[in-house]
Amino acid sequence: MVQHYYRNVHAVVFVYDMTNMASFHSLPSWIEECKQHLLASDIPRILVGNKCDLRSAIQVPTDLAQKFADTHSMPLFETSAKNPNDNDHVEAIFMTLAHKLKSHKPLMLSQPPDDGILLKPEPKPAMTCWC
Ligand SMILES: Nc1nc2c(ncn2[C@@H]2O[C@H](COP(=O)(O)OP(=O)(O)OP(=O)(O)O)[C@@H](O)[C@H]2O)c(=O)[nH]1
Repeated sequence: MVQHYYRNVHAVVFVYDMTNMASFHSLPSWIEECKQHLLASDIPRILVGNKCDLRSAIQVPTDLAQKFADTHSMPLFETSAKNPNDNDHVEAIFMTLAHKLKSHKPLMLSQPPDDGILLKPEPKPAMTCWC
């Protein structure tokens, strides 16, 4: 993928199609591509199986996906972008990611300590223009 997609990346969502085993099998190459672009290995990453509403067409069993997620230290979510009543809601998945990002944010030393060390979150960066 084009180099600039990997600039200023703070989190990665790997999505596969639960009804398409080939999409699941392509995950290692996406993970490798992230490594090649020097994305820090500790940035929040999650694995999402989409189209869980198509029950009779599922090709990727949950236990297989869970093993893969465990191997790569990622939480697994199974969802349907089409049917909001199915399994994990897309909003809930992104809320989880937002929480992970918040707790991942590095802390920096703020004041010289007198009787302790005060840590505060890094100041927010200036707005970035994505155009
Ligand atoms: N049943 C179902 N269909 C979905 C879901 N998500 C996407 N689709 C359908 O899958 C088709 C492709 O969706 P796109 O958003 O174009 O995704 P894509 O990655 O470009 O294409 P695919 O690889 O074909 O899934 C569309 O017809 C969507 O309506 C889902 O969760 N459930």
